[in-house]
Amino acid sequence: MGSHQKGERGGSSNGSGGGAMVVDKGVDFAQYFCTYAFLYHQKEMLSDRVRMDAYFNAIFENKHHFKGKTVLDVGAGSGILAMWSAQAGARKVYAVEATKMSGHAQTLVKANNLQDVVEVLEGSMEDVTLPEKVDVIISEWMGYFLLRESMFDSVICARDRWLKPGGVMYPSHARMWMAPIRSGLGDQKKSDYDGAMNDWYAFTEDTKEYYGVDMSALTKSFSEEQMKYYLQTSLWQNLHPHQVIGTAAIIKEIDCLTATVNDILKVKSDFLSSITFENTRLCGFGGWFDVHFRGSEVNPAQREIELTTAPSVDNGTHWGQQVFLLHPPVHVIEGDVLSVSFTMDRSKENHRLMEVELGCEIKQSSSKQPPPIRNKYYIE
Ligand SMILES: C[S@@+](CC[C@H](N)C(=O)[O-])C[C@H]1O[C@@H](n2cnc3c(N)ncnc32)[C@H](O)[C@@H]1O
Repeated sequence: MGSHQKGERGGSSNGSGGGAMVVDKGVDFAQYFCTYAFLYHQKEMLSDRVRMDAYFNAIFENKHHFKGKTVLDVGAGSGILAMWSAQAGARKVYAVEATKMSGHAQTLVKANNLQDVVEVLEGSMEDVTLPEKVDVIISEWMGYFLLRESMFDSVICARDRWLKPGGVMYPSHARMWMAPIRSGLGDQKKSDYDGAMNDWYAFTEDTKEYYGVDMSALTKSFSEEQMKYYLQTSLWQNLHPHQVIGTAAIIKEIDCLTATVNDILKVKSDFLSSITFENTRLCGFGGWFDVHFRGSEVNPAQREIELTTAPSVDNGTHWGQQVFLLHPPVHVIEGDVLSVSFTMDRSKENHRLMEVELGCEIKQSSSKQPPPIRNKYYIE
């Protein structure tokens, strides 16, 4: 996990919807929640201007959703969203946070004189009991490529238990996007992998010569391990828009008011993308997401706000984009059409991590068709 990776929201058992797996709470806490208990980690999120501006504007430009209302902040962290909700006029805000960060949130609530409105509750959302139902559920639940961390499960659980009929979700909608990209990163990763294998060959020879044991029976396993690490693990990147070489496609849409856990367990999309660059290398695919604050049909926003993590020069986010590299890259020209099949499932070992299968057929304007691509990736 790189320095940009968010915490691992490991798992309590997620009861809503079919297919949910039973997760050891202790393991989940150790693997996932632990990082959120650190201020440096909350600070990283609080310093993301795109994220902060979107939530701030969504709340303060739609005060009608908050004035005199009850609000639930799922995964309150430092309590920032709960405090803004109170400042926007909420009558009562429940700020639920699983980690000891709740203590810091409590300190901030008092320091900002909001203790009569904001009640901080330490505990897992799935286990907390509120004294009343709420008008608004607000949460920043999005992980890398939207669904990593699987935290939306907890928001769904909260919504089904605690949102009044006609209540509003903040954010209200989410989408996942994918596009073909060019990047020098693939060459670097391939050379890292080759270096690791050369080192292994030297190691097996030395071990045989000096210690009399032949380790080369493990070469295949070592190669698979290194391949997963260098070539099959998706990478965090803040892509420049010029690195996107074809049309982007929406691969998943979520209505936060109605989605079930079943709806988000798997992402499956077949899409076409046209190359828009004259003459370039297809080095892989970039994935990102956006969320919208639109209120609901019966209770719409006065001003809709968008939070996008698309490649951008000035508005990068701590989520960046997830990059799935192709080895080797393929030469493509403007007008070539990529027929892509994308599947993302939760890892069986850790439901907060994802596994991806990506197939791509390239229909080139020239007569020679490159062989179809089928790769497996891990979002760790
Ligand atoms: C991405 S952070 C957002 C923090 C804060 N709301 C903000 O916007 O700055 C998510 C927080 O949710 C907490 N969290 C995740 N799942 C939770 C659950 N099931 N119950 C309570 N807290 C949870 C994490 O510990 C973390 O502090």
